[in-house]
Amino acid sequence: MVNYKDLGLVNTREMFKRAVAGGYAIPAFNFNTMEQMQAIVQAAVETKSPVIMQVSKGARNYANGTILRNLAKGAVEYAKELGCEHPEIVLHLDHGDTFELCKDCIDNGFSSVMIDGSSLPYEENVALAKKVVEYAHQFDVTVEAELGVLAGVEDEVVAAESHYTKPEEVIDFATRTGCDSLAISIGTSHGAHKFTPEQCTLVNGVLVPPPLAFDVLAEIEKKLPGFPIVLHGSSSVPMEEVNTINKYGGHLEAAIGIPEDQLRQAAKSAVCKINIDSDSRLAMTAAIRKHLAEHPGDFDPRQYLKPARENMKKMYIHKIVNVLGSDGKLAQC
Ligand SMILES: O=C(CO)COP(=O)(O)O
Ligand SMILES: O=C[C@H](O)COP(=O)(O)O
Ligand SMILES: [Zn+2]
Ligand SMILES: [Zn+2]
Repeated sequence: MVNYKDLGLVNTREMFKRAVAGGYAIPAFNFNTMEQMQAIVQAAVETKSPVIMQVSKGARNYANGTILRNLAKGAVEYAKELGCEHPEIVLHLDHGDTFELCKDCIDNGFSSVMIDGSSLPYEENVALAKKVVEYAHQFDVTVEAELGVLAGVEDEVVAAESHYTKPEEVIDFATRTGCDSLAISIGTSHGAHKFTPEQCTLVNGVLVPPPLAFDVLAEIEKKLPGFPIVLHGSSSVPMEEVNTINKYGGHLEAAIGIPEDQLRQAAKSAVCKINIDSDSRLAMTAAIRKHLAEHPGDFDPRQYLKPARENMKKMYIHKIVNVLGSDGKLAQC
């Protein structure tokens, strides 16, 4: 049993309270590699931002849970080494799908877990989330649960309205499960292809997707005032990264994300955690493709992972400062 407090990590409770009250959102960046971890920590320290480092089941399979936990422990020490005396770093399980997986993470140093029962029938989702909460809270680990189905990974239908979170369910769900935060579905989806071009409108040569369902978000906030809300699938899929990838041998067609002004608007509401993974993948891939195309003789991974790390760091800082507004929001510097 490894408790997260012994690793210098924190749970999400206090940072969410401050984020909801302050009208900003905490970045939740997925990581699978050391370079992503380093870039996340450098960005968080330079901007004095709290940060959630999240690990999916796929990340655990790729990198090994023990290694990722030790990277998170290293992240705290690294942040201090970079001059941040009181870093606020959460190690979070992203999309946990079973009680056993959540328990394993809680028992092995995670400070926060997500139990994603959103594809289950309502009562089964409640029962599973409640079971995880009861276990997690014994160790002061916070729990994110989900209501409503995201398009894409969780559903074949792209951004279908019928899968939006039902505001009439949220009070019952939050009360009976005891969850600490709630992931909702209001039109975001995972990956780099969130909308088809047919769903978008062409404005000044740019494809603009339909807006998020802010009316649904407002109804949810009315039912659960001040309750921490989470947005998954919030990469904006920057055109410049997509263009770089395509220029240097990649082939990404119709890659469309969530416009950043919509995320800015969401961050001002009770949305206090915004999940970003695909933008990091795009930043990394674009930098590696460019470097290798321009330096065909290079074969030392450090030569192309260094610009990849720098490009991810630039993107993380941009999100923190220009989109989520969590810069300067550490309780103590
Ligand atoms: O929601 C996410 C992780 O849980 C990531 O979403 P993106 O694919 O939009 O980056
Ligand atoms: O929810 C999706 C996240 O981007 C994690 O993706 P992954 O399961 O491929 O690691
Ligand atoms: Zn889900
Ligand atoms: Zn997600």
